[in-house]
Amino acid sequence: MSSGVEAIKWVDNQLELLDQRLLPGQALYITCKDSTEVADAITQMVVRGAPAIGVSAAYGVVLAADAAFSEHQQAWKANIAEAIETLANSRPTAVNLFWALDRMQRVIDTLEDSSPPHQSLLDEAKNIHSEDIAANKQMGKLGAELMAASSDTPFSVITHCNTGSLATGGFGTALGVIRHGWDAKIIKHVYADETRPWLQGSRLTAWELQRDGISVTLNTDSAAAHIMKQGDVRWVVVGADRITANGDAANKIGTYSLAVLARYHGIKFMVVAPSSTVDMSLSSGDLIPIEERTGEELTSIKEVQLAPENIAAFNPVFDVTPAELIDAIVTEQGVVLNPTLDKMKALLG
Ligand SMILES: CSC[C@H]1O[C@H](OP(=O)(O)O)[C@H](O)[C@@H]1O
Repeated sequence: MSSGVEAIKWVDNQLELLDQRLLPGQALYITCKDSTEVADAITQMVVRGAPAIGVSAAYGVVLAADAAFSEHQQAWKANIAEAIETLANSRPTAVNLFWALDRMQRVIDTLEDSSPPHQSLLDEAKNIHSEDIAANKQMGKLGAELMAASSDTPFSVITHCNTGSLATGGFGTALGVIRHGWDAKIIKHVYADETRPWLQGSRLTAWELQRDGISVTLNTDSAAAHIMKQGDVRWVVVGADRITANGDAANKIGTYSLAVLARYHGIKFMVVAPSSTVDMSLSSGDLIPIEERTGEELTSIKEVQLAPENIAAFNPVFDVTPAELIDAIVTEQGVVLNPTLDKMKALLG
């Protein structure tokens, strides 16, 4: 079974990121030499996907600590705060970013100004990275088992955005379930929403699945209802950027409408996300900050104007699916069926 591509690499004490803005046409890495470059890469979506953002930010803290220690040997801890804040401000919705920064801060808090921080922080960043890959493989197994239990015959699924090795430390969340389900011959075909406006589906998911030899068809986001009506889709399987204590889930714009359509067509809806995507401090999805990006992402593609000049454009890039429309939340710690606050607390505390 393929693990996908390596979107994030720590090489010679620098962070190499596969520039996802250029895929599928070019697979080129950029090198981040300092934490500001990592923050910019997250904001510009060189690297994107909730877990991948967290992993990248963790390595960004290593770069920040190296710089702070070399400039302020006996006072590096006080001088790293600004760099961490810059990383925290890179994108607002994926809670994995803040979860990773908090984990790195907790290691910083155990260190002395007099001791070089590099190895302790690099070890933690690498732990965050490897734990994410392990979590994805566990979720892939759990999600595929749940799908297998729902049908005696193979079926098709719909997925949205990109939740593969490009969006994570490796292997993927929803695409991890698809990789397991394909391997187990439970999933016979994948419909990949193109996912306007940034086209994570057509540019990234279709690319990952085609490379894996997994049967995939690219479709417009607006074709999803028509596809569901044909009857061979049994599950919609997606990722998440933040899941609140009651089981509401923020994910790429268009996920909420997929959930409504799935419920209407009697199709199951699965959200796959590691526990680092769960934010138990928020009581409901209404409290999740929804990132709005420039309207130019709608009005043009690669400098080709698609809409009238100066047209007003509204570009929220996430929406929130209420828990009542979710049949299963799959995490590495287990599965929550028909999520509620009590069920989320029982599994994730
Ligand atoms: C494995 S979570 C990936 C998650 O992140 C994507 O958003 P973006 O591409 O803007 O970072 C999308 O919501 C995916 O479901």
